[in-house]
Amino acid sequence: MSENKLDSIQFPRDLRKVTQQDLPQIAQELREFIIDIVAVKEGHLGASLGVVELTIALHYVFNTPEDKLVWDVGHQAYGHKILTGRKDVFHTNRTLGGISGFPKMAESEYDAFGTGHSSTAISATLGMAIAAQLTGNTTRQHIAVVGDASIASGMAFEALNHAGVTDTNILIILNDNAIGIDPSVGALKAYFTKVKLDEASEKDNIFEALNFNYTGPIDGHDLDTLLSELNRLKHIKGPKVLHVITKKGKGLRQAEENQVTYHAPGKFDAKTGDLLPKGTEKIPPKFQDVFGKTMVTLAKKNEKIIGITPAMPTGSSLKYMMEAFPTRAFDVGIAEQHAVTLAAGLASEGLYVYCNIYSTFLQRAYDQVIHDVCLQKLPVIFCLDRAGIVGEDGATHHGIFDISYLRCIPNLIIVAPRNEIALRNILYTAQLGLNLPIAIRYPRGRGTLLDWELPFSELKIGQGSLLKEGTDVALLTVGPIAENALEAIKTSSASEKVACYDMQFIKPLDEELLHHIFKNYKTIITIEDGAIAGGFGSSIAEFSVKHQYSNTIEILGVPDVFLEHASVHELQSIAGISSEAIQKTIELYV
Ligand SMILES: Cc1ncc(C[n+]2csc(CCOP(=O)(O)OP(=O)(O)O)c2C)c(N)n1
Ligand SMILES: CC(=O)[C@@H](O)[C@H](O)COP(=O)(O)O
Ligand SMILES: [Mg+2]
Repeated sequence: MSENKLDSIQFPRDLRKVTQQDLPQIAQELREFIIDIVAVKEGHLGASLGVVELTIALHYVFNTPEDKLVWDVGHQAYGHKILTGRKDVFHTNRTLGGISGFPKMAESEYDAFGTGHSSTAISATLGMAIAAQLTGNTTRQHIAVVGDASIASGMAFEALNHAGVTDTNILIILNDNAIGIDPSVGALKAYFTKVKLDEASEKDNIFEALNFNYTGPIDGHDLDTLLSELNRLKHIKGPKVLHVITKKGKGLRQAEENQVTYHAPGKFDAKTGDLLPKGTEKIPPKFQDVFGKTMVTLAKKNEKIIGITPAMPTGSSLKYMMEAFPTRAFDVGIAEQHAVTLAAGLASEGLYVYCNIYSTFLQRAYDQVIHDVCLQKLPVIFCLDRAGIVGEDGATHHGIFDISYLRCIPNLIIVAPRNEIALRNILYTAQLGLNLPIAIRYPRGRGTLLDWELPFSELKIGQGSLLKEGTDVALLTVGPIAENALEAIKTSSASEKVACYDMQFIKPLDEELLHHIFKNYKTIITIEDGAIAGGFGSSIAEFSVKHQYSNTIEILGVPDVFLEHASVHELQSIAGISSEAIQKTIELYV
């Protein structure tokens, strides 16, 4: 057996000492290394497997970290991390205290720019290239690696539009594997397909039309071709695009054949590639499936229902509606801003539009929420999946800011259903006609109920409820974090003194219930799966001030820090909202 060559590589400088003939073996070993660890530790698999050769070629040809290399989204950067000093800690990927699953400037000088959300790489790289010009650095190279789905986003287009009129030293590598998490969509995808089939004439070339020096498409798994093209482009000045064709999941049969599942497959058998078998026991559903299945049920009865997802049909489970009602459910690609204003346009025509966006990605469309939806009182139904702490994806992906950034917008109803039944019922209620926009936030992961597909019942907007009676202390919760609160009460030393209320609506607040609570309990502890600043607890404090109550108020939630990556439970403990942490807070007051 030939010696393992990856063992001797810690940094790109070691890689650059290897002969070109040895690079395919290193590619093979790098793939195996990624597979062995991701099989056990989980994470994003397919994208990193697809760019193994590209990663090696980039670090072989360019003088990183002096030359700047930016990975868009960053979910494909595992090979990059392993070749840039993090091989020995790669097994800590996405775990508490370990390395991040995304490039992160604080983690390595090789991570030229932090990513996680898509379509930022061209802008960031262009910024670096302009800075190089301004400081007289004429030799530095600036490279952005962008996927075919991410380059279709508005922000990437804005950056292309700008870069094309500069003479900056920027190279955009379009990593075209024809898929995002789900298959890529839209006219640009059709154009890329034409280019690959050699059906687009040179004069049609979209990048050349924008003033880029375009090369491609080339085989992104052929190291010799990659090296020769990168070496050639290194000496060409001005903005350039290299279009490489790769296969997502390359090198692991199952990942190539089932690219959607193997985007982030969970645990699998590293030898066979098979997913680990699931237990046969009936378990509660994922919240996303409660949404997806309920949408189908509702859409069958109400023809005015429309569904929208920006590039997350599988993650949001809108795919069920897309399969059942293909003309009424849209994947618009990575285009959160467009998704929101498209929803506004549809709603202005009297349709019931469910716009499903992960909480963290709605940040992209803040102005559209305010200006296009809420200001005009258009009754768009925002379904904010992955609201709250999401776990291993970490700081870029936690959905912890939505309560704060939405609560200040007039006309918007904000609700956090406590469980699967409440989620179903609010989805049902929304299409009865609210005449106002509504944001429904629910977390990543599973609920708690086995039987949740019960007949619908209408929810009263702005109504909370008592979950457990008490005498001295009232816990006020929104969303499924109520489970932690109830568990904490059970284990507390004086559980009879502690009440728990599911406030459910963050806006409008159930003021009648709040007056009752403030008059009957000395201490009020608010608990939310979100940032404290400006959140649900803040709204209770505002209520208290407004009505001149003097009760003690303790606000539990995510403090004013960016929470890193770890399991949800570990992060809840850090934030003080795990059941154990809540119990400790209760003990201070009983
Ligand atoms: C703003 C934003 N929206 C959605 C996502 C979720 N997301 C992560 S990867 C991905 C698909 C990216 O596809 P592509 O750019 O083609 O890269 P590939 O996975 O094929 O390497 C999506 C939609 C995100 N990270 N950022
Ligand atoms: C990289 C990225 O943004 C997505 O792949 C994200 O990690 C998906 O999150 P879920 O696993 O919660 O769908
Ligand atoms: Mg892609």
